[in-house]
Amino acid sequence: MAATPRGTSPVPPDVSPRLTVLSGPSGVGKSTVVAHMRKEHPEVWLSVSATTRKPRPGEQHGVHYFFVTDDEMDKLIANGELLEWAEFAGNRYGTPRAAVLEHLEAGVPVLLEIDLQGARQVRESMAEAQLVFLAPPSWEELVRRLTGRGTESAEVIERRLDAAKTELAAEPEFDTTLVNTSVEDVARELLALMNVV
Ligand SMILES: Nc1ncnc2c1ncn2[C@@H]1O[C@H](COP(=O)(O)OP(=O)(O)OP(=O)(O)O)[C@@H](O)[C@H]1O
Ligand SMILES: Nc1nc2c(ncn2[C@@H]2O[C@H](COP(=O)(O)O)[C@@H](O)[C@H]2O)c(=O)[nH]1
Repeated sequence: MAATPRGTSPVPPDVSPRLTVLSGPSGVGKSTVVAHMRKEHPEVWLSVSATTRKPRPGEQHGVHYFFVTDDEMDKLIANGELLEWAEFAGNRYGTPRAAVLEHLEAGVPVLLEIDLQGARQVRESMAEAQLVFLAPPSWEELVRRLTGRGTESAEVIERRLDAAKTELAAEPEFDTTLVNTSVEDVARELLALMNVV
C-alpha cells in the first residue's frame, strides 16, 4: 500500500528544500525508513545527534549518536554548538549546528531525525526547512512497534507513549504527513519531498 501524503509543502515546486526534518512518535519507524532510504541514496546526509542516552546494543559512537555525559551536553548547549536540543523521555538530545550548516552550504540534502520540540525550534530558526511528520497506521500498531523493538523497559515505553500523544496531536504543525504503512513507500515519498529523485 502506498504511503499517504497528507497536506502539501508551502515550498514552490521549483525550489529544492535542502533541509528536511523528519519527526514522529517514538517507534513509528523513523530510523528504519531513513536507513532504507540511505541504502540506495547515501548522498542524503543524516545529522548525527548528541545524546545523554546510553547506547543500545550495536549502537556506535559517532555513527548512531555522539554519546555524551550530562556535563558535556551542558557545555554543548552553553557554547551554542547545538542547532536545537530537547529533553525527551528522561534524556537530552541535540543537533550539532556546524556540521548541518557545512553540508547545507555545500549543497548537500540534509535530513534531521528529531523530536517535536526540536522540529519546532528548527522551524523558528530556519524558516526554509520542510517539516515532515511520520505517523503510525494506528495507535495499536505504534504500541506494537515500540514494544516489539525490545530496546526499552516498560517504564520508558510508558514515557515514550505519553510523549507520543502530544506528538500525534501536533501533526497539523507539519508541512507534510507520511503514514508509515510500508517502509519502501515512505522512503520513496521522502526522497521525492527532498527532490533527491
Ligand atoms: N512500516 C513498518 N511496518 C512494520 N514494522 C515497522 C515499520 N517501520 C518500522 N517498523 C519497526 O518498528 C520498530 C521501531 O522502528 P524504529 O526504531 O525505526 O522507530 P523510530 O521512530 O526511529 O523510534 P525512536 O524515535 O524511538 O528512535 C522497529 O522494530 C522496526 O523494525
Ligand atoms: N530534539 C531532538 N530530538 C532527537 C535528536 N536526536 C534524536 N531525537 C529524537 O529523540 C527521540 C528518542 O530517540 P531514541 O534514539 O532514544 O529512540 C526520537 O524521537 C528521536 O527522533 C536531536 O538531536 N534533537
